[in-house]
Order: sequence, then structure tokens, then C-alpha cells
Amino acid sequence: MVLTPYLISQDAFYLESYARVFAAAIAKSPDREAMYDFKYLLDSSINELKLHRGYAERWGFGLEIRPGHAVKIHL
Ligand SMILES: Cc1ncc(CN)c(N)n1
Repeated sequence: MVLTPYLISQDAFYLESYARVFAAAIAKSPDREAMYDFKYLLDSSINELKLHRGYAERWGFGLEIRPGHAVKIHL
């Protein structure tokens, strides 16, 4: 797969959405074990999002984009 600014931006939207869901899941976790599990997923999403930000900065494009059809149906 060729990484393009559009693909990276769309994936960043996907990752940010998942990160927000995992953050909400931490708040709603029934116990600490569940909190730890969701924190791991939150951290993983944020770390990947930072990689996307790195591409955006290096290649000179913004990550603020509206979700395309594929992302909308994926979420
Ligand atoms: C579509 C999609 N699915 C999964 C991941 C997590 N690597 C991602 N970045 N983008």
C-alpha cells in the first residue's frame, strides 16, 4: 500500500475516534483490570496517532480532515 496524505489523514481520524472511545471505556470500566486493558488500547492508539502526526509534519500536510465514506462505514 502506498501511504498518501489522504490515507494518513483518514487513518488519523479513525485513530482519534477510537482513542476517544477507549478513554470513555476507561471511565465506564467495571474494575481496574478493565481500566488497564482500555488504557493499553488508548496508549496504542495515541502512539500510532503521533506517528501519523510525524508524517504530516515531515511531508507538510494537515491532519484536520473530514472522514470519507470508507472511514464513516468502518467506525
Ligand atoms: C483502519 C485501521 N485499523 C487498525 C489500525 C490500527 N493499527 C489502524 N491504524 N487503522
